[in-house]
Amino acid sequence: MTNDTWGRVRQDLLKAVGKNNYVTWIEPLEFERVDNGVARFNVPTNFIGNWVSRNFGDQIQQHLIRAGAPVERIEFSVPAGAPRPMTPAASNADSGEIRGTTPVRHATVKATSGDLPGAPLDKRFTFDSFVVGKPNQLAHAAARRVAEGGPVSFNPLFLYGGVGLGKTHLMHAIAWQLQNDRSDLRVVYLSAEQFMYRFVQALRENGTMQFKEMFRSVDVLMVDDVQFIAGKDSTQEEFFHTFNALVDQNKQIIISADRAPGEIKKLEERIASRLQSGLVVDLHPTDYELRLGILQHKVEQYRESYPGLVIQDGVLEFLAHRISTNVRVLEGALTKLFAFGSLVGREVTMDLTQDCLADVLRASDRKVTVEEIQRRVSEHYNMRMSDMIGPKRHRTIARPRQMAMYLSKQLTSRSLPEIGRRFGGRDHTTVMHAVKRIEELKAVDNQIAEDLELLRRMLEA
Ligand SMILES: Nc1ncnc2c1ncn2[C@@H]1O[C@H](COP(=O)(O)OP(=O)(O)OP(=O)(O)O)[C@@H](O)[C@H]1O
Repeated sequence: MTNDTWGRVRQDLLKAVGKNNYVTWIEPLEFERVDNGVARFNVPTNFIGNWVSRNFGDQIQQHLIRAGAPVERIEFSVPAGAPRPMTPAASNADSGEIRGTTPVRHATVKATSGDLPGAPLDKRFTFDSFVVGKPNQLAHAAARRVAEGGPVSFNPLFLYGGVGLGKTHLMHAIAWQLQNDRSDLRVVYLSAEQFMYRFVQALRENGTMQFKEMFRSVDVLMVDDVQFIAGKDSTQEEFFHTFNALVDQNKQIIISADRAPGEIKKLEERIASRLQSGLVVDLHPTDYELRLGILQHKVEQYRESYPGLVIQDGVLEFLAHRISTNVRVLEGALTKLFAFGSLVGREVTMDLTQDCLADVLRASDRKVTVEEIQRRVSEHYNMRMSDMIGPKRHRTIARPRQMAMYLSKQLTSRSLPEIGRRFGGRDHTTVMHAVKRIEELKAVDNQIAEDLELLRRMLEA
């Protein structure tokens, strides 16, 4: 095979994979040679090699064969001595010097910790003040592992969950602990919005090279609320390159978002895939026990500021029951209650709570979760909760499962893919089919219509 053949194959691949993929993945490949049926390519980084191999390997091979090069296998390797992506050289990392590659290969910039682009950390957001319960235990365990600063075992750590469930708190906690225990590490935390702001500023001031070097020199990068960059093309592009450069250097990345990578609209496919390549953990909506735990923890903290304030038994339980899953709202309610109680100099009774928090209580009238629906429906039809998410297809199980899917669509704001995932990782088309089927049955089968109505009333009670 000659370079000409590869030139023709590249043209075919451009048509087959589209311009975006082509520019990112195919263009950087440098054809080396074919020996013993193995086509060898040089790639600038291992990450690109692995990615291309996994996602485009078969296509490239087929096109090569079609172009008359009977290759049996393709191999990608980073040539020895190739310029590495900008890496803080171990020997001069301490001095703050960074070696770059290509146009500015020999440039050095100062990037002492004072220059690092991070946002300040909130003192209150530590592991000590984070209350662990079932809904967040996985996220907490993963965050703890990353905070140990040991060898990178999953990259990135992607934390996602609804508003006010503790994503920022966990990221700050990781940063605090790393700063404490591993002061040699350059840890940067910032929101995706700040990342964009920094980038735009660099563009405006002709400082993109410095921007790149600064971000590529960190040891641990945390980007909060990454959904913000969706639809912002050049920021996404830059984020993607920063991300790849850091992963290639085996530097830890931690990302948070309000939803799973695949569900962030207008986020480029290649970025979404990259974000899913490490460990993706979901902070579930808080449950009653966790809310109560958080309230008790907060009360302990407030004791210092409000000595002598008495809270009647049952008040915390009442709040944990009645206030929505968002911890920020829960904390706000408690703060208001303490402030009010100490102002009027009275014990915090149930009456005072209801008066003082009437608006909050009204606003957070309980929202139904998919799990509650599954539990209620299982109880109603006398089946095991595990069968809701299990593979059994017998009508006595499949029908209630479809009803639970239907109710989840009606009573929660979860999307079809999210519902599918909560039913044992089923596809969204399965949920769509269930919803349609139950709608049809409801119109002709009185028993089903009545059951659904009863379940709905119980769930919304
Ligand atoms: N498990 C927890 N234990 C103690 N406090 C918590 C817990 N979860 C959340 N909080 C508190 O709730 C508030 C909101 O949390 P945080 O800002 O981390 O939420 P978030 O998930 O980042 O939300 P957003 O999407 O709005 O940014 C913070 O004050 C945080 O300390």
